[in-house]
Amino acid sequence: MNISVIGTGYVGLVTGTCLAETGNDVLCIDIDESKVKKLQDGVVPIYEPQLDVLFERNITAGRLKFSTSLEEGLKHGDIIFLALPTPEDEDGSADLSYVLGAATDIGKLLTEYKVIVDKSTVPVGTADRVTQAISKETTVEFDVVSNPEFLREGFAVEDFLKPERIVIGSSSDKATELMERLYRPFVRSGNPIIIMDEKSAELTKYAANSFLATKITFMNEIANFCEKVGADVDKVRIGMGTDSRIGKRFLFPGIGYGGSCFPKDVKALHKSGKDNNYDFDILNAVITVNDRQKRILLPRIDAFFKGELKDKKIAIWGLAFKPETDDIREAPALYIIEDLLKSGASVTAFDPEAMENVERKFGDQISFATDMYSAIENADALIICTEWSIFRTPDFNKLKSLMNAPVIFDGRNLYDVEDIKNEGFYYSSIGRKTIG
Ligand SMILES: NC(=O)c1ccc[n+]([C@@H]2O[C@H](COP(=O)([O-])OP(=O)(O)OC[C@H]3O[C@@H](n4cnc5c(N)ncnc54)[C@H](O)[C@@H]3O)[C@@H](O)[C@H]2O)c1
Ligand SMILES: O=c1ccn([C@@H]2O[C@H](COP(=O)(O)OP(=O)(O)O[C@H]3O[C@H](CO)[C@@H](O)[C@H](O)[C@H]3O)[C@@H](O)[C@H]2O)c(=O)[nH]1
Repeated sequence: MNISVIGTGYVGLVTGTCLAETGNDVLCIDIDESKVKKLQDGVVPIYEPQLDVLFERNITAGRLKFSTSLEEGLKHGDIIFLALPTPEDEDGSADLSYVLGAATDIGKLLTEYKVIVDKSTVPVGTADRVTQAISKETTVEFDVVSNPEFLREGFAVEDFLKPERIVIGSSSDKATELMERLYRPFVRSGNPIIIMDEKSAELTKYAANSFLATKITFMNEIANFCEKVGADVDKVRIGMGTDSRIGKRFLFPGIGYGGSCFPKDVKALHKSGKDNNYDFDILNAVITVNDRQKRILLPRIDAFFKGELKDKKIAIWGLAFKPETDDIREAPALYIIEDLLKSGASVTAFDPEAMENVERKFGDQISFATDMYSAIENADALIICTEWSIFRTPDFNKLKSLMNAPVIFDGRNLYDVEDIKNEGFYYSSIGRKTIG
């Protein structure tokens, strides 16, 4: 099939590449000329495991191409995916200007039947608004389908190629049949393609993300309470998670959820509720607790240094909002760095993939190390913000000899509390007893 993808970011590039992998002829469109130039030169502009291999294979096979021209995109694709940003607006709602703007432009360029697929995360009712925006500009026949994306960054290719489910929201048999044909290779394992109406599909995406964010937030509250009463959240987590109704996944406490999706999507669903005279009290609590959790380490660090953080040298391991990505959108590390700088501390950071993006934000206000050990040289404390695998089994003797003092604040609970006690560190983590 001929496919066009409008918007070539994390979702669009993965969607385009994976659809090319199953033999489709894919044209990806982006408004960002420098990004398109890079892609045309064979450079993947983001870090996402496995993506480079598939990207190269499909470019070489001539199935994956890039352009800045929406007109070309509309001519090429039988199915046109919209993988455009839906960032948080000032009032917490999803900013639909990219999606509706593209819909208007598509309406102006439409010359024959196309299926327009909304892959961006959008509030209930957006498929109707996209339909209206296109219809205003043309009388040519078209269908709008809601097809929310559930991939996780860091596992995006794996998730796209082997999805647990595919949700298609459509009231058109013709469009549904085309979409099922396109996705059939991805569900050979028996996972379902779930067909529903557009509104239910749109809400499924927000409900899934908000539920997962709530699950994490609940565990963060349990962790905070564990510290008050002397319980150990790791034990509670395992005790709870073995109940299959609860499940083991997404129970890991930490310094709050971040990323390009959960923070904005929880707020957007909350705002959608308000707009429809429904108060999502539970989401209100999730937002408040998560904001607090992102900043939970600083008062502890401040107390440890007796309010004298000025000129203390603080090392940070991990900047990305989670491992296996270079994405720093809403990364908890950013909030911690801001607070440390306000307190007058000096910060040296290391992350395997995200340092360039953080440098763009903080410039020379912080230093960047070339590896995890040079980051901690002469540090008065180490803060762990992202659970990259390389941080899991460090050489503790090297840490002790390089640091000014053996002090770790661990926002991701990477180490066993008893092990680290034997190593002689001061160690503060989330929901477990503090050592030292
Ligand atoms: N990142 C994820 O893990 C993920 C997962 C599932 C769903 N989503 C949703 O998918 C959507 C896209 O997210 P993303 O992370 O890929 O965003 P992104 O910011 O990485 O990429 C968006 C791309 O769209 C381009 N763009 C903007 N306006 C354009 C226009 N008019 N024409 C062509 N291109 C244009 C930008 O230049 C950018 O390259 C959002 O709604 C997001 O909530 C994201
Ligand atoms: O037990 C856990 C699991 C996750 N997190 C945090 O939650 C955030 C989000 O993690 P994750 O869901 O793995 O990453 P995303 O790539 O943001 O993926 C989410 O957001 C995407 C965009 O909508 C969806 O497509 C995915 O299904 C959904 O998992 C990160 O800050 C994690 O550190 C925790 O704190 N504890």
